[in-house]
Amino acid sequence: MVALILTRLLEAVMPAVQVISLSHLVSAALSGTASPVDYILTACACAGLIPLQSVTETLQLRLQLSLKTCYENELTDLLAEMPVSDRIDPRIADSVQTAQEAAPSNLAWQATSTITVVQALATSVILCLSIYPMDATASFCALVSLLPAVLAHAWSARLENLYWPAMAAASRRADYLVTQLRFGRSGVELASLNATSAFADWAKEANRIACSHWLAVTRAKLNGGVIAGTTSVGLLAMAMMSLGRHGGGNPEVIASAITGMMSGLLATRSAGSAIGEFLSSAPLVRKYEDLKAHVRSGVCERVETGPVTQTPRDISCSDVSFRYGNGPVVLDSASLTAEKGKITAIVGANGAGKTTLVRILGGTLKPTAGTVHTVGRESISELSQDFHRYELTVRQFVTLGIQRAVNDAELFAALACMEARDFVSALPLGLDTQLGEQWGGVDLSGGQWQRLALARTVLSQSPVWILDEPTSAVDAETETKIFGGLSKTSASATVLLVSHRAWTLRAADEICVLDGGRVVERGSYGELVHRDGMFRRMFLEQRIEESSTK
Ligand SMILES: Nc1ncnc2c1ncn2[C@@H]1O[C@H](COP(=O)(O)OP(=O)(O)OP(=O)(O)O)[C@@H](O)[C@H]1O
Repeated sequence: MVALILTRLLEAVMPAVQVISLSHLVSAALSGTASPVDYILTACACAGLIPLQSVTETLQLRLQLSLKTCYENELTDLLAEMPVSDRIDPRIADSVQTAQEAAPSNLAWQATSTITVVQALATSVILCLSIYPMDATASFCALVSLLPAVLAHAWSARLENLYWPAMAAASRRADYLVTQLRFGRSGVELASLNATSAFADWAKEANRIACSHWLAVTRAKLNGGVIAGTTSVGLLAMAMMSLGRHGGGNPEVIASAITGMMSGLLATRSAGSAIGEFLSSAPLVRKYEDLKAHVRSGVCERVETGPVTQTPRDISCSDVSFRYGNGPVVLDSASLTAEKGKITAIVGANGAGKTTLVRILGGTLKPTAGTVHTVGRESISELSQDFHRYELTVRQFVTLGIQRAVNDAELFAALACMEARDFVSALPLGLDTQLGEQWGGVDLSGGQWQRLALARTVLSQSPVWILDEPTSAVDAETETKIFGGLSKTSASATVLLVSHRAWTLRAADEICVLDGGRVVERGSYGELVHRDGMFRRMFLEQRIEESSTK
């Protein structure tokens, strides 16, 4: 940073040094007293700007790169500490995307643009001061000739800013579509759906939209550049004519002032784009700063306030209601207690509100009304129905988030408990086999991924387990074995299990039936199957479905 400021300052004084040294050399040459030193000094002053600019540009690039890396790391930390509620908020997701795509480079540009603008300002002022004693009008015209370029760049930057969200959205969509075509799992599905050409057409259309926005911006930039350039040429011509008229025909005055002005233009040519960069990056940087402030305040808020209280044992909620934004009521005065050492199941049809209820019990969502007693997030091991298939090695995937050292024996015991030991042992590198197609690893079936994720829950030794449809992709026979293993390993944990398959819940100690956001029934599996209620109806319907598909 200091080296860049120093070289920029040196660049700023160079045009004025040229004016003075050239003026001295020409008058000495005319009077026949010019020495070789005069020639060498003038040559250095005239040609030195070129290597100096190369050095400055390299230093600027280095500074931009290191600042960009710093801001990228800061953003990564921000993402790591973001509260869970923010992670599922689509508005925050949008801000994060903007921040990730634009903020690190823009923040880096802001610093270097500021230095460039200050340097350009200093160059103009020093140059004008050096020409002023020769001709005031020429000095004024030289100063004003910089303005059109600055205005043109500022205008094109604003324009770019205006088009940027649409361009970024179109590019993102194209990227998404191409990625689906590229990856094996989605690519094969699309091919079997006969939809690869549809995806390719949509991607091309998105690329066309992004490109048309870029072209509109570059067209406007070109027009602005031509107008600004012509105006600057006019102003420079006026400055030269004025010098010719007022310089009294003195060759040293005319030669030195013209050379100085040309160097001044060269030295300040990046000022316009620097101001433009500064202006165009300002809104994105502001968005990033807002996001940072929001995340940091959110982290504090979650610890201090809200209707959620924390207890070390059971988790429960009473008379909890909830709606997403202004949408319909999803939970309506729902009450539930999950006791330590027991498996409490929530069952209900699609859309009954099961996932929403466990998210509230886990502290991810805040209820609109009612009270919740829960534990801190660090005490909860959660397996959601759409858990992510992180493409790591088996060992990394299964031990993800586990702070203590886990040896192979312990790992295999957890895998065996969740019926995953045999297929992991059969993998080419066992626990160290890379998963996922992205890195050329092994892909697993949906049920195998679920079993690995369940083994992670077992290893976590968390006091509270929230399992949302944990075996939806597992066959019935394996599912029965998994629930057997689950009952044994979760003896001291509070387990909340979500399912819409009534017959999978024989291992549950208590079952709550959710319908339209209300708990309409509760009891053990035996009690509910024999009671003439919703659970029995679901159970019978599913039995009929199951036997008709056999
Ligand atoms: N992020 C969201 N924004 C708006 N509405 C949502 C959101 N998530 C869920 N909903 C709505 O809330 C209702 C309950 O959804 P929820 O996922 O809790 O049901 P569920 O019982 O778990 O369903 P399933 O068995 O299909 O998983 C549904 O009508 C759903 O459309």
